[in-house]
Amino acid sequence: MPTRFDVITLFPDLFRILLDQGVTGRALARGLAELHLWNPRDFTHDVHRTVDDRPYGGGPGMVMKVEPLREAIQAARAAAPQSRVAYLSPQGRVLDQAAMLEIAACPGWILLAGRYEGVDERLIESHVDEEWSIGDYVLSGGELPAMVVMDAVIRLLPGALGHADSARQDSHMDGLLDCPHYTRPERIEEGSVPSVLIGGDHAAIKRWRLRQALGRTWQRRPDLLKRRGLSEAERTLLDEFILAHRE
Ligand SMILES: NC(=O)c1ccc(NCc2ccccc2N2CCOCC2)nc1
Repeated sequence: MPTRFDVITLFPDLFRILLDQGVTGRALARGLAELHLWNPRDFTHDVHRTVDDRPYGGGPGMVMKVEPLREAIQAARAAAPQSRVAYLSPQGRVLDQAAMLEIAACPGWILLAGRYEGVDERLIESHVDEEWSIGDYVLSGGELPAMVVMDAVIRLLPGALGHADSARQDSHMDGLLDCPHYTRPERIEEGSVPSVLIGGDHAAIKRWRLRQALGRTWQRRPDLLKRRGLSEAERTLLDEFILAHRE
């Protein structure tokens, strides 16, 4: 059952990025996921195809009107009855990898990408199920956040990535930062590859990678480590890392 994304956007062409190449392009081409685009301008009924208007109470910029968005959402819901509606905005719940896993578990999402100063609050109150943010910063529109969510989610779909394991080993999977990566040549002016990775001791390599992931998380994102907690074995590996990096 593919995961279906219906995006409501004034700039559907921006989404070619997802369709044209990479993991998302292949997943969409293979039907692991579906992308449907709805332009609120196609749901206007005036000669000027008006989708925005001045804000009540004055102030700069424009606000997206309810009616075109309501009709676009209703059309998307008719085409995707199992989907929930999510609005990308700086006021939303900030998403992390755990949130992406939750989102990936649902059959489909109708993503509302706002422009201008945002959307008339009555649309949000009446037609939006969830409000999401990709981080505490302001962008010109909700399209990039929508693409960020779709990219993160599509990678989690079974079969989307070549080697099933690579999704699980993604950084921020099981709550740790990623270990370092190396490729050929083994020796270059920038340095040499850690010898454990050259040998064939796969148990030692697995331990080294986990030790690095734990150590880097401890060094760079202690907040993630605190939230995650450690097993006895992981505690030992982290102590080894700290001992080796003490000076
Ligand atoms: N962090 C995020 O997920 C994120 C999402 C969207 C977004 N912008 C579109 C937008 C959407 C809703 C409300 C306001 C706005 N903005 C419109 C332009 O003006 C600023 C406010 N920015 C950041």
